[in-house]
Amino acid sequence: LRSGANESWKKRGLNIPPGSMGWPLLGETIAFRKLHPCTSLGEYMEDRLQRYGKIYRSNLFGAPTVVSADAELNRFVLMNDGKLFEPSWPKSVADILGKTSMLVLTGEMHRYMKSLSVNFMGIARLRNHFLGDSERYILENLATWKEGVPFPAKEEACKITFNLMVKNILSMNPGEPETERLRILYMSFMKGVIAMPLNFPGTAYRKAIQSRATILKTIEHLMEDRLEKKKAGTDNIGEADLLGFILEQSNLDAEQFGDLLLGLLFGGHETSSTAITLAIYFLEGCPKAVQELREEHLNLVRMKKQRGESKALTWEDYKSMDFAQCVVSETLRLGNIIKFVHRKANTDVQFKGYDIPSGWSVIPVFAAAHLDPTVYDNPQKFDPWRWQTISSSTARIDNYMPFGQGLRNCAGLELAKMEIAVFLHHLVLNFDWELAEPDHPLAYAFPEFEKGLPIKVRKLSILE
Ligand code: HEM
Repeated sequence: LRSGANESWKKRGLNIPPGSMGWPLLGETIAFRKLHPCTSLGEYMEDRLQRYGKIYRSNLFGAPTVVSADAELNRFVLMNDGKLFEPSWPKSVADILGKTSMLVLTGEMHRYMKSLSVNFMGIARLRNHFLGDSERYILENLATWKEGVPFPAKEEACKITFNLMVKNILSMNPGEPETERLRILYMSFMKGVIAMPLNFPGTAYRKAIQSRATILKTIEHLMEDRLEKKKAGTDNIGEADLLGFILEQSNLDAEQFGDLLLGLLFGGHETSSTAITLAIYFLEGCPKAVQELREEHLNLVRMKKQRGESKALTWEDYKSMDFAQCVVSETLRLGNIIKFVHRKANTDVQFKGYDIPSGWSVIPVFAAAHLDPTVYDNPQKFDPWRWQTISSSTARIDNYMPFGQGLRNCAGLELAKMEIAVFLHHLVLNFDWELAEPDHPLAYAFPEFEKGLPIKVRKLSILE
């Protein structure tokens, strides 16, 4: 506990937001982490908001903390990243992601890693690589769905997004033993990111630390292998994957590249597969939206045929999917994939009459604005149509932050939106679906379905 920071504010007469610091050491961390549907803020936060207002103090993850459910403060924090604030992830998360992971890096090195990732996922590469690859992996996956046999949708979504990322990062192909080995290691790594940070033999956290080391070794080998091929003039991949791109464009060492790769796999695989699963779940409860999506996408296919184009989706096709984009926006609003982020004040900060002392943690809770009834009518309702009218209003600009904002905003947001839209296109054209058993998304580190969202599908033949 940063207890110096905790107590000295009283002596300094600062106006700290109201709240309670909970138990010594533990503070209110257990209450804060208590499971609740990801489409709500949960009992703990609703109670605090009612008692103290949108900005309150607490003691979370071992540090005195200002929790913000106030969209203006959230925006202020993110827009002052690198100036008044810096990332402050719990040590256990930082240890597992690596010290050169983008989530924990600051300053010049962060900017450098960010620009590499953003360039790697720029529009040109989305058009020329990611779009075609996503469509291929989505179609290959949908072809394995068996009519009437329940299966967990999350697992299938994960396969799609994992395959897409390892292909584009390391030119590894789905189904090959090396890829499968990496996938299993990665899954163990992922469990540790979410688990309690207990570093004893046999714990998920310890296993994740071990998987991280093995993954880094694998990457080191792949790097050496590629360097040798380049020297011998036998490398025919070039800059088509991230590995080639990094070797050409930067001088990252194996550990830095490893952390970057893990960050992109982590950022780019778990989040977008969760988004796809949430879309399947929300749409299942909203047949009218499925019908409208189906009309939009059937129309798109017919128009392509009329124009004599091939079946493969183009960037222009993707950009014309207006209603699918409303579904994506609404899924991200209501699903709250990243409910909050961790920051720390670098210096004493004043906001709306409150003081945030230097060294205190700040937790901007994005979900609070997404579920605020003064911003979104009937916020608990999945209503993609709301995005047809509010796209340019303040709701979008000030209160909608599924991808964060500012210096540290999501490097893969365009890729994520595209993947989900392309998935929706093929889903509604090929299947009707229903839940095989009741299941709901709960707010763990990410939203998780207890049963992985078991669904049953019926194959459609509207394309024939
Ligand atoms: C629906 C899917 C996604 C959501 C909701 C999401 C959300 C976010 C959020 C909220 C942040 C900001 C974290 C912070 O402020 O500390 C972030 C950062 C990041 N995301 Fe995503 N993300 C998604 C998909 C992706 C994909 C597909 C990739 C890459 C392939 C990716 C890569 C990253 C990276 C590298 C960062 C760190 C950026 C930085 O530190 O400057 N994300 N993401």
